[in-house]
Parts: sequence; structure tokens; C-alpha cells
Amino acid sequence: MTSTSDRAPRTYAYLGPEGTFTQMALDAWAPSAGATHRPCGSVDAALALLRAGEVDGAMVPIENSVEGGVSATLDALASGDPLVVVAEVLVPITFVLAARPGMARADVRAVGTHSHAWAQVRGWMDANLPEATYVPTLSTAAAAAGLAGGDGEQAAYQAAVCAPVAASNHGLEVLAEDIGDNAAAVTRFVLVARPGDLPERTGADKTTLVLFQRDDHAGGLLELLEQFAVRGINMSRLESRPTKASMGSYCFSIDIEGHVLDERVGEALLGLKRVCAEVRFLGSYPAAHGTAVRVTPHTTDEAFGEARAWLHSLRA
Ligand SMILES: O=C(O)C(=O)Cc1ccccc1
Repeated sequence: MTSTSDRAPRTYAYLGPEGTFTQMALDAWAPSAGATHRPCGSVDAALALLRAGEVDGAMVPIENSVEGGVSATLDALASGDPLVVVAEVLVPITFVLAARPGMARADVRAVGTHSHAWAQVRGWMDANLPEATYVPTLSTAAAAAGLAGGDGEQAAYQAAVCAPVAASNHGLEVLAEDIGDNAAAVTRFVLVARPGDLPERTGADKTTLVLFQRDDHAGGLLELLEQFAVRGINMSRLESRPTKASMGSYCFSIDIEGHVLDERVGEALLGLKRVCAEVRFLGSYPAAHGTAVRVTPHTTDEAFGEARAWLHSLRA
């Protein structure tokens, strides 16, 4: 088994352009001094480069402590050629309101930014720019770039919500600092790769899955979740996403504590495989917080091993 650093990919795509929070996550995981970083216009574009074999990994946002899951990422991982998460990075987020030099805050009629950024500054906007409308952009840095380019004067918005570095990259003036509604806001980014060697088991791991039910019936979700409950597995994220096959058809995107090499996780996967139409394994990787998973005495690898040996002795 190789360690995460042994198998570290060398060329990485990320949600760009330069100055996104995703770039900060990638810099934290693999500084650009030792790797090639390729900015992409969207999460889909970054994952397409990865699926085409043009890069070794892609850093994308997956979840925010304020707004929840990033649908574009969850959906892109739930379908298409298989990809797996090999690492996660947590980045604390600070937003500024930036505009072309000379623009007064009172003249801002529309604000451009990424939907997850808008969700995190809505309170500040209501209090300070209640008349401003929202213009969605593919990233916070794309909003800043849109103001700074030659077409800045024609941009559909007069200010961007972005990272301080995106404002300074584009020579924008900061009209207001630290405008996030929640000072503790953290975004979780994942480094995605094509399936290959599993990251090493550390004892502080997460596993990401997408579960598709066989049919819609009473207790269907409970049937899936009890596979974790009876094996002492804690979930750290659960979201339902439309399968897009028909109205009312959902799959479940789930993070659990533990590694596929843990006996209790392996047993849960066997149970899920029996009850689900499809189980998509999206990787086991070290949890960013590094805190060891709490395992109850009857769900340790040894407990599963002893039970299996006992059954074996009965059958023999
Ligand atoms: O647009 C960015 O800068 C991103 O990296 C995506 C994002 C947007 C808002 C909060 C966290 C990440």
C-alpha cells in the first residue's frame, strides 16, 4: 500500500481562475512550487480534464459549513466515469466586497459572485446594500476578473464578493472587508483522482458513497442507514440529490467515518450492496481534522474477526 504522499498526483486542475478559495485549498495541499496547477472555468471542466487523463488530480469545493453541499460537485461525482476522493482540505473563508477604483458603495446596484459566497453574505447585503441584485458567476475570482477586464464597465454588476487576494490580483478596491455573516464559516474541498491505489488507512478516515435505492418504499432510507447504525458507523454528511431520471427520484450522497479497509465499513458496504440498486464508492481518505474515529468495542476489526472465526468453526 502506498501512502498519500507517495502517490500524490503532479498536475492538478482546480476551480479557477486564480484567486479562488479552491486555489487556496490546492496550494495548501500541493504548493505550486512542486506541481503544475491548471485553473478551470467550472467544476465540470476540471473533472473533465481529470477523466480525460490530462491531469492527475482535481481540487473542487464539495461542502460549506453555512450553505451545505456544492451540487455541481456532488452531481458530477455521482455520475459519469468513476472518480474517487483521495484527500480533503478545510479552508476558513473571508469575503470582501470589491469594485473598480472610484466606485462608491452607494452606486452598486448588482453584485456578482459564486452562489455559495452569496449565501454566506446575504445578511450583510440585506443590512448594507438592500437594493442590490445578485448576479451568479462560476467562482468568486471569476466575478472579480469580470469587473477588471476590458468589459468591466459593461459588466452586469458593479461589485464582486471574493477573496482579498482576488481583489488585489485584479487591481480592485475593497469597499468592505470581512462581510461574511458567519465568522466561523469553513469550506471543505476535495482532491479527486481516477481510481487507483487506496490512500493508506490512518484511523482518522472518511469514506464517501452515493447510494441508489432499488425502489421507493416505506422505510427505504432507514434500510440504508441501519447498515451504518448496527455497525457503529457515524455519518458526517447526508444529502439527497435528484437522480435526474424522473420527478421524485433521489440518490443519497453520504460521508461516513472510517476506511473501506475497516471491517465494520466493509461489512456495511456488503449490506448496502444487497439492498441498493447501485453503490458508488467515492473513496476512503484521511479526515482533515485528524481526530481518530471512535470505535465501540463490539465493532473493532478484532470483534469482527472473532465473530467470523466462530462462524467458521460452526461450519467446519
Ligand atoms: O469561487 C470560489 O472562490 C470557490 O473556490 C468556490 C467557493 C465559493 C464560495 C465559498 C467557498 C468556495
